[in-house]
Amino acid sequence: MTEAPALAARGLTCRLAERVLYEALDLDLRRGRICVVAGPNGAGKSTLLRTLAGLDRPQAGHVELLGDRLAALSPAARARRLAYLPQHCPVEPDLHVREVVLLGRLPNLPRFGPPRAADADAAEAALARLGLAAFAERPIGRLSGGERQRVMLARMLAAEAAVVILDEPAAGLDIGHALGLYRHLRALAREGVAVLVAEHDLDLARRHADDAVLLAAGRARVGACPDVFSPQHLGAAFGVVAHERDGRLFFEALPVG
Ligand SMILES: Nc1ncnc2c1ncn2[C@@H]1O[C@H](COP(=O)(O)OP(=O)(O)OP(=O)(O)O)[C@@H](O)[C@H]1O
Repeated sequence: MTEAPALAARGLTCRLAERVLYEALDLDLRRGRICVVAGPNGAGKSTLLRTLAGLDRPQAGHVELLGDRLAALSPAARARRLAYLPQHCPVEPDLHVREVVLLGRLPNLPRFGPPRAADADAAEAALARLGLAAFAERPIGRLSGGERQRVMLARMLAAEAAVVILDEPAAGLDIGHALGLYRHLRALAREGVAVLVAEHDLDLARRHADDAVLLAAGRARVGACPDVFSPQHLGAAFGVVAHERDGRLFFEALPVG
């Protein structure tokens, strides 16, 4: 029997005043798998991720998280099950890296209670896993963009959530750190986490996704990565000519006229 999805979206619809972003979208995020969302600028990737994370209410349809309606969960209960890393995540620049990572434990703390030994241990484990132990006492405002992004990933790991949703986490990372990021996401998936990522780099997306969502012009394609991110579908979605050679994608502008 197939295991129930960790997160299931049914019939999600988002209409703006002048256009539809997606309509009647069904999506299952499964433990152990990485699902990548791609699509042109403004297609609705962040909007979809925010809705799946429970931050925006869907105009139609619903989301279930570990068997419960997302809309019925309190913010703390939701955050214990699902960790969300937005594209831009403001943090008080004077906070030390260790303090920022410990913030990932907030949903797990007793109300108004201080962190317990288990919370400190989870934060230390996340710091070590991301190779950040040497940065632990540094103010986050003094780190490079790539180092800061690793701290935000560590904060997400510290939450120990069953579902993680990341909005363009590789943006601004060099190729080594981008590949490192996906290595961490794959390790999380192997531990049984369901991972959803919005990604602009289509080669990275194709290399690391098990499942895929392609949003474009009000239409959502959902399915296995090789089917959804085919050169034909990507070319149509982005308005370009796409070729695949030796497993790599090449893009050209459409001929004029
Ligand atoms: N609250 C809102 N009210 C009206 N329009 C909105 C609102 N939020 C987002 N939009 C519009 O919805 C569309 C989708 O935005 P979204 O940020 O989801 O796209 P995206 O695919 O993540 O884009 P990008 O790749 O540029 O980050 C955009 O045209 C945006 O202007």
